[in-house]
Amino acid sequence: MLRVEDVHLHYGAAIALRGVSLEACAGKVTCVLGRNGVGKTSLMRAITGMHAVSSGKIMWEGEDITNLSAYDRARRGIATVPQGRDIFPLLSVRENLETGFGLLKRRDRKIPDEVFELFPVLEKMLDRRGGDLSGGQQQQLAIARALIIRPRLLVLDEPTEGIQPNIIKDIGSIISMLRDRGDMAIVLVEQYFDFAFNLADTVEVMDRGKIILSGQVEELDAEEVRANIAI
Ligand SMILES: Nc1ncnc2c1ncn2[C@@H]1O[C@H](COP(=O)(O)OP(=O)(O)OP(=O)(O)O)[C@@H](O)[C@H]1O
Repeated sequence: MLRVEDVHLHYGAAIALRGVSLEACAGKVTCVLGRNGVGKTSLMRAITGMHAVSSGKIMWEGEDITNLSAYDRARRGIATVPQGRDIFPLLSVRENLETGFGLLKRRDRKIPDEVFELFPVLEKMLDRRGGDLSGGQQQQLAIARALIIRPRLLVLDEPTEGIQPNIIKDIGSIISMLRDRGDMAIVLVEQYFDFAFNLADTVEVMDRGKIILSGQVEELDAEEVRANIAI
C-alpha cells in the first residue's frame, strides 16, 4: 500500500503541493484529476522520487521511502509512465524495453511474455526505432517499459494525452486488466474525465496544489467532479 501523508513540494520559492495526502492499494485504481498546472505531475514526481518533497512523508509497503532516490524506489517495485512518454527515439522498441533491465537481477533480464500478450503490436515492431512509432504505439511502449520491472505500484501521468480514441480504449482495457490481477496498485493522473471516472476506484480532485474533493467513485457526485476539472 502507498500512503502519501501531508506532502509539500516546492520549485525554488514556488509551491506546487500544499499538504497532499492520499492512499493507493493493490487491485485498485486511484485517479488524480485536475486542470492544467494544479500539481498532478508534481505529485507523481513526489511519489516516484523524481523531485524531493519539502515536508511530509511517503510510505510504501510499510517503509518510509520519502528520502529514497527514484532508482531505489523503482527497485522496490514503483514504476512510472511519464507524461509525454519519454521514449528514446533513436533506440529500437526492444532497446527501449531493455532500459528497465538495469533494475533487475541478471536471471530476470528478459521481456515478460505478458508484455506481448498485452501489446501484440510491439512484438511486431521490436526492431523499429521508438521515434518511428505513432503516438499511441509510443504510449503502449511506455506502459510496456514500466511493466518490465514487474511493478507493484504503477504511476501513469496522463496516458490519454494526444492519443486517438481507439488506442485510448485499449489503454483503458489494459489498465483495468492490470488492476483486476489484484497485485498492483495503480495511480492514474488524468484530465480526461470520462476515461478516469470509468476506471477509478477512488478519485482525488486537485486544485492549486491541494486535494479539494476525494472519495470512492460510487460515493462522488460525477457532475461536481466534472465541474472541478472543466477548463
Ligand atoms: N520544474 C518546475 N519549475 C518551476 N515550476 C514548476 C516546475 N514544474 C512545474 N512547475 C509549476 O508547478 C505547478 C504545478 O505543476 P504540475 O506540472 O505539477 O501541474 P499539472 O497539474 O501536472 O499540470 P499539467 O496538467 O499541465 O501537466 C505549476 O504552477 C507549474 O507551473
